[in-house]
Amino acid sequence: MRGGLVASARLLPRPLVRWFLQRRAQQDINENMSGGKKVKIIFVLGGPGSGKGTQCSNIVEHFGFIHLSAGELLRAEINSGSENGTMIDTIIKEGKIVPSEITIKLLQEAIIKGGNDKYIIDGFPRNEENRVVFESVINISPEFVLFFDCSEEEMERRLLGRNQGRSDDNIETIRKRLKVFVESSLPVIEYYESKGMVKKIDATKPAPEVFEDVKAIFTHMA
Ligand SMILES: Nc1ncnc2c1ncn2[C@@H]1O[C@H](COP(=O)(O)OP(=O)(O)O)[C@@H](O)[C@H]1O
Ligand SMILES: Nc1ccn([C@@H]2O[C@H](COP(=O)(O)OP(=O)(O)O)[C@@H](O)[C@H]2O)c(=O)n1
Ligand SMILES: [Mg+2]
Repeated sequence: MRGGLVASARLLPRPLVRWFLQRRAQQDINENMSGGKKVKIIFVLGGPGSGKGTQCSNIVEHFGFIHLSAGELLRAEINSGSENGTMIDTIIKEGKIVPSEITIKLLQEAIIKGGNDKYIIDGFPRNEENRVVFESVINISPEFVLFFDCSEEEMERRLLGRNQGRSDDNIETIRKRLKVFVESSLPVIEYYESKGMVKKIDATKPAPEVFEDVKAIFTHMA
């Protein structure tokens, strides 16, 4: 059914397709919300190994958000044996960024399934395309952007010691990911900074100290 819609959408003008997708995404998200509350989103950004996943677990535990990691959703998609799996796997091993429509569809489905009104979205948007397509399809502005600022040496050291069996935690891919972060992800953070939406945290400190700073931000928000 959805495949048929996508096929016929190719014949329509792009702005019309965008408008249609946006309306459907919003309807889907709103219809699945408990109590009809407006969905709040916080983007959690930072280089690979800066501690996004670690701090998101703390935020879930203390502040009742649902944590969506774009990278984890993509890895689950590979493991589900989906038709895009091989392509996603290759891109991740190269440290590159997966086309936005794939990642955004996974995020949209997870938001709908989550049925909550508060989400922390970790590792997204990772480039301008991610940001622009999310804005146009999902059309929810983040409350703010949490940015974990960490030195490259420290990120590299942490990733080499992560030991989660990830295909991209090897020195060759790590170097590529760090380069992609500087070239493609930092400009997104700068964009949000220019709008006064970034809350920057010194992420080189030990994890409990980083969480103290995170806590201060979320406590003020509540
Ligand atoms: N503040 C910290 N100091 C030292 N090690 C950390 C810190 N935060 C996370 N780690 C460790 O570094 C690795 C990467 O952390 P993770 O949360 O997965 O980062 P990211 O999601 O940003 O890649 C993990 O092994 C984690 O246990
Ligand atoms: N928005 C995103 C997020 C992740 N990814 C891919 O998934 C990989 C792992 O992302 P991740 O967020 O789990 O990695 P960490 O920063 O947590 O180490 C990235 O290097 C990209 O290849 C993507 O393509 N687009
Ligand atoms: Mg992570």
